[in-house]
Amino acid sequence: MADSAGGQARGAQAAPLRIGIAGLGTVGAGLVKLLRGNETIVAARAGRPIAITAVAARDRTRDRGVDLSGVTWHDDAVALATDPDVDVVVELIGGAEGVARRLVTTALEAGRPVVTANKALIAVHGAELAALAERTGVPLMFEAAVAGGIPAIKTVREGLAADRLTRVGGILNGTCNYIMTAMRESGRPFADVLAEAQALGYAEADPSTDVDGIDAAHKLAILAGLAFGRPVAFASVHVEGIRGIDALDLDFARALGYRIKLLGLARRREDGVEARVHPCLVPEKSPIAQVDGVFNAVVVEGAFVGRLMLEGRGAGEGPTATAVAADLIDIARGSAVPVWGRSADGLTQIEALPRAAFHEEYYLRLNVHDRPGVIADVTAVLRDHGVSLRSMLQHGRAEPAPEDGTAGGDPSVPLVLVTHRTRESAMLEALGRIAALSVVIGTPAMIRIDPG
Ligand SMILES: NC(=O)C1=CN([C@@H]2O[C@H](COP(=O)(O)OP(=O)(O)OC[C@H]3O[C@@H](n4cnc5c(N)ncnc54)[C@H](O)[C@@H]3O)[C@@H](O)[C@H]2O)C=CC1
Ligand SMILES: N[C@@H](CC=O)C(=O)O
Ligand code: NA
Repeated sequence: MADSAGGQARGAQAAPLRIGIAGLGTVGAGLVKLLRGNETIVAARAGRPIAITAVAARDRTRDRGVDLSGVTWHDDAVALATDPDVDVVVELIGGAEGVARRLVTTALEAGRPVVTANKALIAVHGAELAALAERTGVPLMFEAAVAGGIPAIKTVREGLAADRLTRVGGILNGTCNYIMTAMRESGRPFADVLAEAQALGYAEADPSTDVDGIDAAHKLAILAGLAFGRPVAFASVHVEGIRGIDALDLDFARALGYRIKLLGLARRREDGVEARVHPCLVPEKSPIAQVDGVFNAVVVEGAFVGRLMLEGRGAGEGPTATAVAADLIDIARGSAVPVWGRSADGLTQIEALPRAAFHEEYYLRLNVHDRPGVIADVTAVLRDHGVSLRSMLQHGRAEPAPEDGTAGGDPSVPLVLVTHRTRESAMLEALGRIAALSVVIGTPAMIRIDPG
């Protein structure tokens, strides 16, 4: 109550912060609704009203459920960067290149603060944009770019600024988590659940960005850059998505006491930094295994702070608009933090370590002919590469093997193996040989195991 009454009086007196919004899709339209619906609260917290003076979107006629009368329309989004009635440019188009990049660059060059939700842009061009923002002395803010409504950027860059962070990551893509949760809980097909995630506004314009792990990798690269004090070269992040996850793996994971989650993992090691995105088995009792649906989890570990986990909605109109508006409030109040939490002067990128350097426990699922000696053949290869087994599971109905010439009429069965911690280079060599065994049908599935 105090917020609205007292705040209205204080916030309404000062000159408004005038914003221009490029892109009126899920997030853009959500931002208009939030700024209108919470106008008084926002003005009180910002110390002045936040007014939408201009927008740029492709289709003037589309009904977005918001009233834009009196707001200037630009057909060319880049024109927002120099519109004299715009104090802050809000980029909600998306994409690392094209209009979004031109708009942000032009605005920063013109000395205009920018707020963006564009993780692709920050992950790929964040180093040069930080240098540009620092040169022209304006803020470049991107809280919405990582984990939607979770204040992940603020937490890592500001809340934990004093600590030496050793690990950051978590569940960073709402669409994938939504899909895998629905597949696990109701056995619904991948394509149906993906269409639902798109209809709910969770997915990227090209949803392969979500399901192939690229979106989570953009967010991980940003978090790792903030946690370790230098931007991570995006091309060096190891990325795998969820297309290879079979319903069988979800069932076997359950039987073994795990759930499967698409995780982003960045770790500081003595010899460098690991940054990777891939599905992981996590113990079903671990906190991260409970994070389902569109929810994300951001996990951080530091020498002094220990471990913390933030959970919240990682995608969708409301949560993402909240994060964009929080950045606008910071700008209205005059608070600004360097993009990577420190001066961009002389800041060079870190190359993440290659996958051969990873060291994990592994889940392997093979489809094998149901014949005597199969297990001995497979375990002999693992032994040759120094990979030791923790457990093995073989059950389910034997299916007739495909007529591939080598089948010899034997039925096929899934065989699941769980290893002790081992080097990924050894695992990959062993897997290559296992896949070539005549008793193995098709391509084996390999999923890493994380303690969660
Ligand atoms: N949807 C979500 O839950 C979240 C999205 N984001 C990010 O927010 C940004 C926007 O995402 P959404 O709103 O979901 O996308 P969207 O596809 O719903 O909206 C993008 C809008 O930009 C417009 N647009 C495209 N090209 C344009 C151009 N040349 N000029 C003007 N407008 C143009 C499109 O017509 C569309 O309305 C992206 O960077 C996305 O990665 C970040 C966090 C969550
Ligand atoms: N497509 C993204 C949207 C938020 O960043 C996701 O599903 O997480
Ligand atoms: Na966020």
